[in-house]
Amino acid sequence: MVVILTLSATHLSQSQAATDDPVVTQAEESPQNWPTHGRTYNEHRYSPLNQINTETIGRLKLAWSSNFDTNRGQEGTPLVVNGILYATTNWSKVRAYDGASGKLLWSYDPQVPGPSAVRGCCDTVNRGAAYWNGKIFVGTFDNRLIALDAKTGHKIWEVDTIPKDAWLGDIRSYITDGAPRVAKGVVMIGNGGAEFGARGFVSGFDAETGALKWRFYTTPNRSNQPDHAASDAPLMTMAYRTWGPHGAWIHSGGGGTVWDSIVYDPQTDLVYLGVGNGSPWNYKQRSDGIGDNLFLGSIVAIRPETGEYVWHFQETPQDQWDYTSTQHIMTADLEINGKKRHVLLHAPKNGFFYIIDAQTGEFITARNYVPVNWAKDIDPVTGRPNIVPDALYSLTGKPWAGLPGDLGGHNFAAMSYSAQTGLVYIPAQQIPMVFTPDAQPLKHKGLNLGISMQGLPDDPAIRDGFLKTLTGWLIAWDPKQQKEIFRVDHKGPWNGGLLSTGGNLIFQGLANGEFHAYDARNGADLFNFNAQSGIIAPPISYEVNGKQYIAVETGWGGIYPLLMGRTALSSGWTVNHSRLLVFALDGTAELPPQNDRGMIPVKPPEQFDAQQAAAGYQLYETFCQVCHGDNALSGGVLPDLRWSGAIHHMAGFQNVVGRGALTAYGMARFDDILSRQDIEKIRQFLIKRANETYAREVAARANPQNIPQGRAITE
Ligand SMILES: O=C(O)c1cc(C(=O)O)c2c(n1)C(=O)C(=O)c1cc(C(=O)O)[nH]c1-2
Ligand SMILES: [Ca+2]
Repeated sequence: MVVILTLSATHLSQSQAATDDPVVTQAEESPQNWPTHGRTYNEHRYSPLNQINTETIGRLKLAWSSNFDTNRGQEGTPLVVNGILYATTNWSKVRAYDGASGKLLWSYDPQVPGPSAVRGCCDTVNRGAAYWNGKIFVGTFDNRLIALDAKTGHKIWEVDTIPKDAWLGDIRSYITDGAPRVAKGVVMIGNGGAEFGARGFVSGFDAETGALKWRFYTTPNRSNQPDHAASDAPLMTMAYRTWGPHGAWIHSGGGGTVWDSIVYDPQTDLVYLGVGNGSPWNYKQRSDGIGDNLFLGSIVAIRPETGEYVWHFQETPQDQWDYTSTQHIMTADLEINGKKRHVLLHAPKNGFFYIIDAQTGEFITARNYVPVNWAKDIDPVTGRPNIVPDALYSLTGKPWAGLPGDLGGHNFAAMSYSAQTGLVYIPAQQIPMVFTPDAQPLKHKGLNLGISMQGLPDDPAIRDGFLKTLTGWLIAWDPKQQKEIFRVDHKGPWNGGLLSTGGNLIFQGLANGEFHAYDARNGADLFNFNAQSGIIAPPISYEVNGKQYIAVETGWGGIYPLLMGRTALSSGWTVNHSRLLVFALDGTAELPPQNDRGMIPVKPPEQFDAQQAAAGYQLYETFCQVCHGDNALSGGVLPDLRWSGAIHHMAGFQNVVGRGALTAYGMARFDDILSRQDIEKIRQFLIKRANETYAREVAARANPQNIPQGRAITE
């Protein structure tokens, strides 16, 4: 009898622990922790801690730092639970530190295979882990969801999140880089891949066992059959008829990947999914120019325990601009027009700031937070954009210069909301994009966008003109008035995410490697630290033994420098140094001496075949540009191929590009899609570009620092 009683008591506490973890669900009451992606379920990224404040900020110094072993883009939000800091890094690795001393307690490497790098658009980044009931959950770039013991880093369970037998289109180019979220004992994770060909979905797994609980697809099944998933009813009765039944989506899967924001709201008991763009981008090609294509560019609300559909709101119908709605979603209680409302706050890529009723999905208001030219405005009643006809480039067949561009008015960099100031802080940007329709047949590897991937010509006038349009701002936005209150002008776009604190401060790392604190009330610049590498990650704050800390990952990367190359360095020269930096009042640590030389120009072979090089340019822009930069100018993260030893010898280049000699480092092998002749054309193009630019690069470095300066940075 006694035994049975003990057993059932244990059982009871286990099952309670599984569906509730006060560390997460009552995070409001523990300001010392940062236990979920946005600190609290409302995703405000606000820390009430106020030891570091507008008065004491002058004493803020580096307390400790730790080098990562992956010098690529770092986008992670560290978690902190009871003094232990859990950071995720590029290649989906996890590290646990003593939050006060910086001592590394354990590290975990999921051994993501190098070749998976090429299945995603945007660097092998990772945005963070989730914590629940003594476990750390991480999604890996090769789509596993792994539960680790938070104390030891030992693996408890692992699942493949991609179902083998489901209809996912023919290309199935999945990657996972978003942070999982946990609610009511269910771990939720989505994926990316819509630029290549993927059907978006989110899965919910039992946090204790890893057993699949539900799956929700965001685009219809091509034959309108049930997937035997939570999404069956809304897809079959509502979404399918918003797609052209014969468009290219029936091969690509349609897109709609949920690669970043997944938010649980305890007040409504709903989970909000931020759904991504169409695949291919070209709407005419994707859907025969028919329909709104649900649930692309939408927020979809579902139930955490079952995945059951509750409501959706589509922000970008007929998407053809990569206008994802995956961006950071927050919940908040605001008084709007004299009425208290529980709402979602959202600044998706499309440039409008939306306020939506959290319970019903009812549209409340939207106003552009950056310059916008694709839509005249948003209909105040329906919330539907009044799209400018020329913006529908896939229908007109004519190139169109879009604002925002494909990288959005705001991308993955997290926002922050301070209830103290009532302001939402948006890491906003302007990176225009010319969309030129080109409906090539879908490939099974490489970008499948249905638009031309031609980049900028190497013409100083055109490059300078484009550079002038590149901007970045920290925008302080009053959601009640839907109005900008102040802004901080940055040197360029692609800056880090935001943190606001009870000390009336906002913290942000910048593309040029500076880490700043600003006054949350007026934007006054109160702190500037040279972090030695561009920052794209969001800071957090926590407390151990009565001391407040600010932590941020450094490491320049993400899609912008990979794709745009040197143009992306418009904020200043930066080299990737991937680290965790932790600050406190009166800290005494220092960074090692700065090394900013990056990839040094190497004299290229002198001869090349001009005709082959010209053909090689097109191939390069289709297959290589997305990582090594437009027109063979690297953006400071992955190797600059002009200076690579591999271009000196035909056989060596074939080994790397064709046969995969460097797959362990994330360089794909292309012999399944490129012939030996094609690969040689790319080599000829690289030799040509190296010859065209060698002298000017050497001249640009003729200074004591030995780094390009001024205008030479972006050449
Ligand atoms: O459509 C997709 O599946 C998808 C995935 C991802 C991703 O998972 O990183 C990005 C995007 N799209 C995207 O459009 C985008 O601008 C982007 C930027 C980044 C990044 O980490 O730098 N990822 C992504
Ligand atoms: Ca995308």
